[in-house]
Amino acid sequence: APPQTNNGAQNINERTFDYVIVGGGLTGLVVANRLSEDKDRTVLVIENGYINDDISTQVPSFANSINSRLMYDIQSAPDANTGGKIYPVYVGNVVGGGSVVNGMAFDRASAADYDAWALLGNIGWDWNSLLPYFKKSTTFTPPTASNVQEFGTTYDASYYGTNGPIQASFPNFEYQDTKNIWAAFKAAGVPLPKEHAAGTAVGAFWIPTSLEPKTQTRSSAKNAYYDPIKSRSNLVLSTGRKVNEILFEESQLPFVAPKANGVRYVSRSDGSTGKVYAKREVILAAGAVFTPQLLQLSGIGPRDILNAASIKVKKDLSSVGANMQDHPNANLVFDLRNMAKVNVFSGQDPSYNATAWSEYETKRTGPITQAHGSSLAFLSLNTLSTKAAQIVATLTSQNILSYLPAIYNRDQSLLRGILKQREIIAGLHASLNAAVGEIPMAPFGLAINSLQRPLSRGSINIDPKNKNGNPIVQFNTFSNPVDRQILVEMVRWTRKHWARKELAMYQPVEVSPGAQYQTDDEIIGALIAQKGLGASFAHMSGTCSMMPELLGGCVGSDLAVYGVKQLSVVDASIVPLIPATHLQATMYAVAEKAADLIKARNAGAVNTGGVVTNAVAGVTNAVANTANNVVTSVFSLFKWWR
Ligand SMILES: Cc1cc2nc3c(=O)[nH]c(=O)nc-3n(C[C@H](O)[C@H](O)[C@H](O)COP(=O)(O)OP(=O)(O)OC[C@H]3O[C@@H](n4cnc5c(N)ncnc54)[C@H](O)[C@@H]3O)c2cc1C
Repeated sequence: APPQTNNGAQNINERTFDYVIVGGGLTGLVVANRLSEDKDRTVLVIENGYINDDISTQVPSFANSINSRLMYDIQSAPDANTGGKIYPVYVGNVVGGGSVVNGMAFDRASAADYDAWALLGNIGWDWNSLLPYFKKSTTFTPPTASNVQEFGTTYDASYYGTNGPIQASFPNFEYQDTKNIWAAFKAAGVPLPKEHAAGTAVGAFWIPTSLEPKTQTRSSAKNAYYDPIKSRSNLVLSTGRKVNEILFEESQLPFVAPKANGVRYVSRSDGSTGKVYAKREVILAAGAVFTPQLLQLSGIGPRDILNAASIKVKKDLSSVGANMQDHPNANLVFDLRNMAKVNVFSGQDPSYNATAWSEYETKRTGPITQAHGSSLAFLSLNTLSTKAAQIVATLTSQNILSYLPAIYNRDQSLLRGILKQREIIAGLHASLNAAVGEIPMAPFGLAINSLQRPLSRGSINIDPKNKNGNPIVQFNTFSNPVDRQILVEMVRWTRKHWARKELAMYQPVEVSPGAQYQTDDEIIGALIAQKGLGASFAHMSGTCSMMPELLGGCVGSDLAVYGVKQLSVVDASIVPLIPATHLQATMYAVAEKAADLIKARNAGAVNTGGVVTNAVAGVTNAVANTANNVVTSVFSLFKWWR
């Protein structure tokens, strides 16, 4: 009989479902919702965290701080290129995952960023194919007329959905100083797209927040994708349980791939373990940090890493844990005078703080409705630097291998993949249609410069000394000198921005790193010394990349893991080339598309053979791929052999 309740503590041991989803974070809950729309399919989600609906996850202004209570306690390994520093690794540990603890910025990258995924051989993963899923996941509410009139907010609702689960709307408040920041960006001559979500996210633009417009509270995968359907009798969410191994049915015959048929988990409350089985697919949605760990724990990963941890190799796959990307950043600080009466620091005054809370509680207006604000700038390299052509020339001619982790020297597929990525990155860096750096248009003195398309690659691997503990997260930030150079160019652009006459009324003084630091080395050195560099924007991705296996991919465009059967990945691990945007809106679209792919291939009776279905999918893909180049489609067909 189908499960009757969604009580997180219920007994799931030894039960069988059609689908077992590992991780009830952002993508896991989207996929669970869509797969359980079919009453004939049973779905289990196993999530390490618990349900949390407290105020800390609801109120937008709280999204400005790290909600460490609901996050994993995990740090990176030290990074040589950033002064041997250890960085926090931000991952939500709660039902809804990152969508419950994130900063609520809800934006997309430019069309070119997503088209780059298709150029890497991923059929059906270009801007035009993703746009319907961006729409399907959202309901858009325009800013109020008074907001438009006073701040000049622009938008085009036709690029959003009208009845999708996630609410994309605007806070009922903007800081007055925002107008001056906008004036400075406009005067600098940057592009001003009316709607960034049209695939035109280059320049200065307005973005919505993942925000319920009526209540002015967070819209998350938990309250938008799970709560409304949690009573479905074919869906079970099991919380407080950590999956530590994927189970496989191994064939006695040679050359027949192992078939994933369940998972083993351990309960956080009493340490008890259990097993649960999947008839159709095990779907990994544990996020870009824990999905590669789980794959490696289960025997899918780089042979050397598995051997060192005494794990039997089921599939030697170097891409598991490689190609890790994030948005590293420099955080400059300017001391400003004459800010408007109500500003970001006003809450430090207890009396104003009380007024603001009372306004929020009674009218749902005022600064408490605001998370990170609604104005972002994503600038092209040509806008940010006069050295753009020289930087692109350097990156195309450099010996990229000398800046990559050792595994790229040993694995020809990874090497081919990064060379293909470099070719694409060079094109995007040279283009006016893709951004290379983000500068959030903050109406106060924190000036963040975030690199959007690094060439450096990090890694995530199990710790051979404690394989079930936290994985080793190595960001390798700025291992490639081109990344470092672009970041320094951004710092210089930011200095010019704060020196503009439109901002002169604030009499800005650069406090960090300090105007006395001028050369590249001085700027980076001072930022390191002053703890002004960050390795992560909590946008970890790429650790089980979607690419042809011969380009160092981990899953194909059907999101199925190479070399095994009935195992797919739907989370941020699959992002092959990090887009120039905050990640959540993209991950909602990816998960919506993933659910459609999984539904379609499981429309019939349970597939016992596997190979035939895969071959048919391969042919369909190849036909759909006429627009792509031949080499790409040939690569995709190698999935037949998985
Ligand atoms: C602090 C923070 C701020 C952010 N700010 C923004 C922002 O402002 N805008 C934006 O667009 N994006 C933002 N992001 C990024 C965005 O939220 C993530 O990209 C997104 O959540 C990734 O979705 P996911 O499904 O891949 O992983 P997650 O949402 O992280 O979900 C993974 C889930 O798997 C669970 N899990 C992991 N391992 C196991 C296991 N072994 N067994 C069972 N469960 C497991 C985790 O507990 C988690 O719930 C932010 C993220 C964070 C953490």
